Formats: sequence, C-alpha cells, structure tokens
Amino acid sequence: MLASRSFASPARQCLRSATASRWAPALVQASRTYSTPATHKVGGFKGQKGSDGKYTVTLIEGDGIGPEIAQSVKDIYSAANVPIKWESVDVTPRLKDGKTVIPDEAIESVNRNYVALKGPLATPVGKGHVSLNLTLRRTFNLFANVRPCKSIEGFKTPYDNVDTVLIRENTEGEYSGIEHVVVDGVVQSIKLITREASERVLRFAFQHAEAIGRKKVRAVHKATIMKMSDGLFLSTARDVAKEFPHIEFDAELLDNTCLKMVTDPLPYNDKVLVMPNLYGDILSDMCAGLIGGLGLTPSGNIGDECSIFEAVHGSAPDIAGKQLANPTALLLSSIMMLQHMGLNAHATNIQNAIFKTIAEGKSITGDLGGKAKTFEYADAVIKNLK
Ligand SMILES: NC(=O)C1=CN([C@@H]2O[C@H](COP(=O)(O)OP(=O)(O)OC[C@H]3O[C@@H](n4cnc5c(N)ncnc54)[C@H](O)[C@@H]3O)[C@@H](O)[C@H]2O)C=CC1
Ligand SMILES: O=C(O)CCC(=O)C(=O)O
Ligand SMILES: [Mg+2]
Repeated sequence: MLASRSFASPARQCLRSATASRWAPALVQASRTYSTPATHKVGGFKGQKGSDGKYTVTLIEGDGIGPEIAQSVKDIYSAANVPIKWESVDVTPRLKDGKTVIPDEAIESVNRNYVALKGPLATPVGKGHVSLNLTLRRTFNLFANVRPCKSIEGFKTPYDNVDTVLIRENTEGEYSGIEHVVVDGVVQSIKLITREASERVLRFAFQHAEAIGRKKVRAVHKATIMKMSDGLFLSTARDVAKEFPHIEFDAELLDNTCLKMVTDPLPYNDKVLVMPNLYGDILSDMCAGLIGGLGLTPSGNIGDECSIFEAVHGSAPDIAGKQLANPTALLLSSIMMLQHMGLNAHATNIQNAIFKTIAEGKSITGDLGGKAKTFEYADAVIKNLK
C-alpha cells in the first residue's frame, strides 16, 4: 500500500520545478545582535504594501501552544506599530476528490502575500494525515530551512557564545514520505535524494555563508553507509563548492558532528552546516539544547517565491493551553521574517526588547527558569520596546 503523497500540491505561483529554481544570493544583514540570517531576498520579496501602508502576512497559528504564542506576536507587533496586517488561515486538512489537501484558501493566501508566519502543527504518530509542516514546505517549494542557534546574552547555559547556522534540505531525503508495505511485517521507506534538490540547497548554503560573512561550509552526511543517497548529496556538494573557491568546503559524518557539537560547539561558529532533511531536523533540536532549549530557536523555510517562518519546536502538547509556553522562538522567527521583508528597524526594535527582557530575568517563562506566563513575558517585551 502506498501511503505517500496523499496531499495534492495545488500551489500555483509559488510551486516551481527544481529546474526553475532561481534563487538569487543576497544581500545583507540588518544590524542585529542575533544571527537571523534568512535575510536573503529569495527571488526578491514580492509583497507590496496595501493602500493603508501595511503588508499583509499570512498567519497560521497552529496547534497546541500555537495560538498562545501567536497572540504574543500579535500583541507585540501591534504595540511596536509594525506595518503588518495578519491574514489568519486554517490549514486543517480537508478531503478533496478523495485526497486530503490543505484548504485552497490557505494556499491562495500564501501565494498572494508571498510570506507567512506559522505556529507548530501537530502530526499524528504512525497513522493519520501526513505532516502538514512537510506538506507546506513541499507545496511552496521551500527548499532551504535556515536554522540559526545563537546564545542569548544574559541567559547562562553550559556554553557561552554558541552561534551555529544549519541549513536543512527541506523537500526530500528521508522525509519524502514514500513508504509502503512490501509484505506483511516488512515495510520500506524511501530516502529520495536528487541532484537537483541537493544542488539548490547546497548553492543556497554557500550563498548564505557569503551573505553572513562565513568562510566555511561543511556538509554533514553518512555517505559511509548510505553510499548512493548521501553519496550523491556529498558529490554534489563537492561540485557546487567549485563555484565558490573563496569558501572553504569540507564534510563530516553526522555522528561525529553530534559528538563534537555537544563537547565543544564553538568551532562551528565560523561555518555554515548543510545537510539532508532528517539530519537537519535532529541536529537543529540538538543545537537548541545548547542555547537554552526549543523556546528560543527560530527558523525560516525559504523558497524562490514564498517563505514561511516558524519556530523549530512543535506544538508542545504537555504545556498547551496553560500560558506556559515561551513565545521567543516564534518571535525570533518573525524577526527573520521582518528582515526578509526589509523591515529592519522594526526587527531590531523588537529583537532588542526580547533580549532585554530575557537579560533582566524578571519576566521569563518556566523553560528559562522563570515564573512568567506567556502573556506576562509578552507584556514585559512590550514595555521594553523603544
Ligand atoms: N514545525 C512544526 O510545526 C513541528 C511540529 N512538531 C509536532 O509537534 C508535536 C509535539 O512534538 P514533541 O515531540 O512533543 O516536540 P515539541 O517541540 O512540541 O516539544 C518538545 C519539548 O519542548 C518543550 N517546548 C517546545 N516548545 C516550547 C516553547 N515554545 N516553550 C517552552 N517549552 C517548549 C515542550 O513542552 C516539550 O517538553 C508532534 O505532533 C510533532 O509532530 C514537532 C516539531 C516541529
Ligand atoms: O512535521 C512534523 O511533525 C515535525 C517536523 C519537525 O520536526 C521539524 O520541522 O523540525
Ligand atoms: Mg523537528
């Protein structure tokens, strides 16, 4: 039984074939204290201000803690007078022509606005609908997942000055979702690696290194074991590296990377790491652990046309509905989004208020050792806005 690809991909504008990929390098970092490097203009941010002087941004509040942390973002943005209008959409999957699909309205909204902020979406374990997170990435061809992890000043962790940047291939690999039963008791899951998808994410990683001023790119792989799939990713990396002679390229086995990162993450501060999908998923949670946890780590899913910004964490069902969640990760993801949209002054204002609030330590959430409720933390951030 083929359990894969149960989602149609009705995206129009944003759905591009790999060959049509035309990511342009870019550009620039706003002044910032946190490395939120998805400021690339991927094909250029195409959103336009409306007649009211505001951009419309699609908002997917998500499941579990999603609505609580999204409310914090909305409150802070409103207090900071960010010229953004939120367009909330529901991505609860629907049945269409016998297939489970994301509602057209949600897809049209992202297509129209070119940018979305997304809360976490829960995926049932072992059965039920496929991951909507992965589906959104595939639907809009968001081929690079940028996951930076930087120590937050004033919040002590075992390592100071962590500053890792991880780029995860976002559309295929172990998460291609192609699984089937061979015979009863035997299932097969396909790790799909293509040169095209590898090439575009690898090129993105090198261009990203240029954009944030890093001179080293490292591919993380297991081509010792998965000789063909990771082998293709690695040989493609070596080919792409030739286009960037001023950037040093090397490669490292995933297990070794894990060991070294938890032993001493600082040697990774001058590199951009790039890797297939699953490794990026796991390593990014591990990096989050180095700086204080999932409540702090942002990400951006970057495509040629549209981009969707979201936290690294999931729906946190264990704390949902209790105002215990830390909204910082979603807030920092929204900062990446503002930089992507060129709203740098607003990004800096909110970011500074976040870091000031955490450094003060009076109104921080439980994951950081504090007692503040989600909304109390958001209120403290608002007080620290300029
Ligand atoms: N991109 C996305 O939307 C993602 C969705 N998920 C989904 O989320 C669901 C739950 O997955 P879990 O394995 O429990 O991972 P999780 O990331 O939701 O939670 C792991 C741990 O981190 C804590 N945590 C996460 N975010 C936090 C925050 N903002 N503030 C304070 N603590 C936070 C949780 O309380 C929990 O103890 C699953 O259905 C999974 O599929 C998981 C990861 C990413
Ligand atoms: O889609 C999911 O359920 C999990 C995705 C995930 O863990 C991630 O994107 O980091
Ligand atoms: Mg994950």
